[in-house]
Amino acid sequence: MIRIAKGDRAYCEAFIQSLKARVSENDRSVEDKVAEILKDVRDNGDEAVRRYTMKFDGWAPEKAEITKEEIDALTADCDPAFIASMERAAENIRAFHARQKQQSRIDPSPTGVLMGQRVRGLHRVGVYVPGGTAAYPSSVLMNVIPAKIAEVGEIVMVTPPGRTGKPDKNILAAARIAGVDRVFLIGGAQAVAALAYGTETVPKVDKVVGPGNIFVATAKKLLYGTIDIDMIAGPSEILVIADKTAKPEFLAADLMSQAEHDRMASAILITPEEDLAKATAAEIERQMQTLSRKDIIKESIENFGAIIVCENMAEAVDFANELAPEHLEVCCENPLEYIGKLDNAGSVFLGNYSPEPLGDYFAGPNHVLPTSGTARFFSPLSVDDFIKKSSFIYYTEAELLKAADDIIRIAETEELTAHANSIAVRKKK
Ligand SMILES: NC(=O)c1ccc[n+]([C@@H]2O[C@H](COP(=O)([O-])OP(=O)(O)OC[C@H]3O[C@@H](n4cnc5c(N)ncnc54)[C@H](O)[C@@H]3O)[C@@H](O)[C@H]2O)c1
Ligand SMILES: N[C@H](CO)Cc1c[nH]c[nH+]1
Ligand SMILES: [Zn+2]
Repeated sequence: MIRIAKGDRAYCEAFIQSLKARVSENDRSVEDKVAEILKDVRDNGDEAVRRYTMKFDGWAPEKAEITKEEIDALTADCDPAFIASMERAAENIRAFHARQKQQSRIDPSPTGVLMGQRVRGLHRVGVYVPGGTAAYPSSVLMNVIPAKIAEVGEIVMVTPPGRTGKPDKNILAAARIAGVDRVFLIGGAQAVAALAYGTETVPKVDKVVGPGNIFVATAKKLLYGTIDIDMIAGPSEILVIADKTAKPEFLAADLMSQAEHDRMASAILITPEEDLAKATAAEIERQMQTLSRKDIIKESIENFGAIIVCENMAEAVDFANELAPEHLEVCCENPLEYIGKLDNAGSVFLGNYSPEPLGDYFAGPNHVLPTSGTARFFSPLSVDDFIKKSSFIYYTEAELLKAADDIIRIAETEELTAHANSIAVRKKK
């Protein structure tokens, strides 16, 4: 049963704290466990990865890497209608992300000076595609398409081997559509560690991106520094703010769309309309019975879900900005008026006909998004995550001499005489 609460300020603050604690308290026990897995993989490589795969996934293929020929064979009987839908989704994702691409630049400068910035794709990136309790072909597209646009040198994808004793053909089909270079059937913290440290078979990467459960998110957090990471993209979250124009059956459906991802997922509705709140709670109970993952939905909704009745829409907006949810639905009259008021959300879905799964699968913006309040400072996965910039400077002798005294003065003020000397020796020439 989802709890319905009168949301005064004190209640909302306490609720937000308890939600944040769901991850940080868990973090402490999970962190120790994940740290042990990372160390084991660093010390024992492929053998440790295989041991953990057997332990957590129940089986491990003979060799973790799957070749292009094997992918062709395994995907031969994919549903052509599914492939066509994925191709159309990929088109939308490509079109949205292509506009994010930054170009190298040379700045307009006086004669004798050349400055600018070179933008290039990262050398090698590891992409994590979740696959513990469900397979996510859509996450392959969301991770890999921006990497391709950024012109990453090599894209190495890891994903758990699946629960059926053979690799998920639809994940492999998505890898082919998106243009992954190498695929390894390994998941969890051990896969992130293999990418970060490199093993005999898994190549070491510069950065690991992609979503995953608490073990994956914690591994990325602990390995930051050894590798770069995109963000903390952990268990899914949805917050819906709604006024009297919202429809309970839509709200219930959208809340459960995210609750079904994980027992630790969170689904919250905040509205000033008490009748709407009650009708949505009843709809959740009704619709849940028809859904295949109702056990997961029930558990996440009971532990991390709520319907909060607030005073007015301004309070709902404040709550959203404080919670900083991964997904934020605005089911209100004139939804576009809210765009400029919502500062902290991974992705905002505006109006009754922009449900969250539209963004998960099809519209174009990325579905790899920051969770647990980190939308305060992280952004959705984008082409920017896959590039690196170097600036460059060229001065002729005449231009350097014009600047020499200023540079020497600043260097001497910092008492860095070797810096000053590097300029002075050129002045004396
Ligand atoms: N934030 C985002 O952008 C986003 C996008 C898609 C999915 N998600 C999230 O990704 C997650 C997918 O989770 P999943 O579990 O289905 O797949 P997953 O691939 O993230 O995790 C499965 C792996 O976790 C490891 N694992 C499982 N139990 C373990 C244990 N007790 N100890 C150590 N390791 C263990 C195993 O190695 C297993 O292969 C969900 O939380 C979902 O909400 C987030
Ligand atoms: N909602 C997820 C991000 O939290 C992404 C996803 C993939 N497939 C379905 N949903
Ligand atoms: Zn989803």
